[in-house]
Amino acid sequence: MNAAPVIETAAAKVNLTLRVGAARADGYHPLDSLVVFADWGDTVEVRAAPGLLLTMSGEASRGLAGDHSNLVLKAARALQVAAGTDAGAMIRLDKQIPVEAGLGGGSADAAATLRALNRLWGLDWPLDRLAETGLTLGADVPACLYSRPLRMRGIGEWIDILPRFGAFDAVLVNPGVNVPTGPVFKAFDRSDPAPLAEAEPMGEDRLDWLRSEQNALEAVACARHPEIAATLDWLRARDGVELARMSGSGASCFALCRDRVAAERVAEAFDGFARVVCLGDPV
Ligand SMILES: C[C@@](CO)(OP(=O)(O)O)[C@H](O)COP(=O)(O)OP(=O)(O)OC[C@H]1O[C@@H](n2ccc(N)nc2=O)[C@H](O)[C@@H]1O
Ligand SMILES: Nc1ncnc2c1ncn2[C@@H]1O[C@H](COP(=O)(O)OP(=O)(O)O)[C@@H](O)[C@H]1O
Repeated sequence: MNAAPVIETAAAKVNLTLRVGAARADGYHPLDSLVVFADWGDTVEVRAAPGLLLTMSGEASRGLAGDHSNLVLKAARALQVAAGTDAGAMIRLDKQIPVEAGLGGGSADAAATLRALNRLWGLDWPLDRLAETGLTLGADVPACLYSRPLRMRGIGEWIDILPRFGAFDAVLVNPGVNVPTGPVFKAFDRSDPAPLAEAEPMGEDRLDWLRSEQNALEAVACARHPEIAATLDWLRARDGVELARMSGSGASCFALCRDRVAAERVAEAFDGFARVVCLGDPV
């Protein structure tokens, strides 16, 4: 067993597009989403120890329970069970991603914990195998395990990696409302949705293609939380913004920008949480 700490980044997840179909019999919704990750997020650090212990730091950890309801400890416990090991860990979570924000923070933390413990405990499982355990923790966890541009289908378990999806200069903003995922899907159900129609393949001009897509949860989330609609209107009126959209079930929104300078101007002008990021593979 490894005595040195193992550190993994839990990158913020952004749904550049999100198609959602009518609910399946088990209540879950089939999705078709182009998912990318930011060069920014939480950090998970693990060290060998008896038992499982979690400590948290960081702006976004305020109000977040550090007990066994935390996805970090759920992930650690799930991996112990799946691997049939009683190895333990002291886990530190530096939490920067706002909670219930549509940025997959909890899923990213769970995925980073699985990757870190996989190394600390010398399991050496491939990501595909970790993803089976990850899916039991949340629909977004498999995508967060790969943490690179991908197309996500099924309810999140069917992943196609998109090689060489170069990064966009972008801004992530949060309108300051917590939006739990479940009620947004429930509101979506009440809009009498059609079965999932999968996206057409991306053409030569990816920005054109992205503009032709949407986030199917955006309208219901905006109706429930007018702050999101106001934030999107504000972003779309900014100079240098090529595309603005909500991520996941909200409330966070992203703006793809002409360049880094434009992204910085938007972030400086926003009254609230804003981060300049690269979304996609480093170019
Ligand atoms: C909507 C998405 C899009 O990436 O992102 P977030 O807004 O959560 O970041 C995800 O699919 C969310 O993934 P995740 O947050 O892991 O979902 P879970 O914990 O498994 O489920 C939370 C709630 O969402 C509903 N849910 C989730 C995924 C899905 N395909 N259909 C659903 O109906 C579940 O019924 C549950 O009530
Ligand atoms: N480490 C964690 N970070 C964030 N949320 C967590 C964590 N552990 C458990 N949760 C719970 O998971 C739920 C989803 O949170 P989060 O992943 O931040 O939102 P979203 O699904 O909108 O991206 C929240 O109810 C939160 O309390």
